[in-house]
Amino acid sequence: MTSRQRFLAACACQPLERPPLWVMRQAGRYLPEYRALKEKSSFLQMVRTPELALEVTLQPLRRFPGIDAAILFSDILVIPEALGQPYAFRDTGGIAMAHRIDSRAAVEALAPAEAVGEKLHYVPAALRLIRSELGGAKALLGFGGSPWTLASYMVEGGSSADFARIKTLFYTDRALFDALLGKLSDALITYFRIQIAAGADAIQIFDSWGGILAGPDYEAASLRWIRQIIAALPADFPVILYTKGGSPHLAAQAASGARVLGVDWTIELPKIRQTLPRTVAVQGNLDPILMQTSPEIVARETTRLLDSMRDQAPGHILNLGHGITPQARLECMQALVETVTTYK
Ligand SMILES: Cc1c2[nH]c(c1CCC(=O)O)Cc1[nH]c(c(CCC(=O)O)c1C)Cc1[nH]c(c(CCC(=O)O)c1C)Cc1[nH]c(c(C)c1CCC(=O)O)C2
Repeated sequence: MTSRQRFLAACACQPLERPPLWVMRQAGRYLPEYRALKEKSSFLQMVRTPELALEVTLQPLRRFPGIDAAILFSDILVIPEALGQPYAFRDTGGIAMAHRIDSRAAVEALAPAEAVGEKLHYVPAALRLIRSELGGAKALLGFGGSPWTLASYMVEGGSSADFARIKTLFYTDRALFDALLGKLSDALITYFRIQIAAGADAIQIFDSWGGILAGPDYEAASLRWIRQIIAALPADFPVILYTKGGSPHLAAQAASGARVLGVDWTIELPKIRQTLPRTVAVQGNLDPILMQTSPEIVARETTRLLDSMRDQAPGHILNLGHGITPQARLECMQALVETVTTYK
């Protein structure tokens, strides 16, 4: 069985001897070869140049051939950029958008959703290159941010500590909030269709900031837009929905149309598996900080997770509960890959 078949079987909740493995942010700063490339090209140059995006995407798979899926090297913020709101990295860490979306005029000044097709031509180009390198051996993931997560960067003007501006917009001017989220949803539908046509086997939606809202607010600010996006994609196309801090939302997310729910490390995965319909798979959920400890600890905790899922209903993709950190040790990644791929 190829990695790609294993990955798609897990998305379809079919029984497997061991779960497929990939790691959020698997191409990134913990890899010396990534840091070497970044000496010569900026992050944004790498994202915008298909040959460089291909190279960075493949780096973790070359070093760790046991990984079952590649994820396009890009960023969720290419969507605001395509709509006319560029971004940069703050020297102190975090994101700075070129300006803030703070009025109806600012929302109306954004480019129409179709602009993503022409502005982001480098994305399908990169995906086609990756697909042709991988052939059918590995699964290929595309991705995008959820409308709520993107809107938070756009309205806050970058990374935020308290999300005061986006929450204030949500509570005080629902019509304008909906206008912005509607535009983002349309842009994401176009963007995901393009990724699927260029060879993506699955799409992960990063609802990264969905965990800062409760019940009905989560539904109104995030989940309803995600449902609308998934409904506009080909029937049964595998969508992975990941929300950091999203365990209170999992039951609602199970009815979103997503085939896989990404779970962070703050809840036990077997408990989640038991509460979800058998047609919905789970992804996760080792603590990313484990990757900064030792290979022995990683092997022990990975085995514990695998054992805990062994007698559960099928449908598990092994991953961390959030992105791997720049401080992660290569030996720890090696131990993770070995433990999963040799698991019996
Ligand atoms: C919120 C968010 C962003 N980008 C993304 C999210 C959602 C994921 C999550 O929940 O963590 C998604 C993302 N960003 C990146 C990927 C690549 C695919 C992968 O390997 O998983 C993916 C899937 C590369 C990246 N995106 C970024 C890097 C680091 C860039 C560098 O080399 O310095 C990488 C490898 C930069 C980035 N881009 C963004 C942030 C917050 C940062 C970090 C800024 C900082 O360092 O302070 C926006």
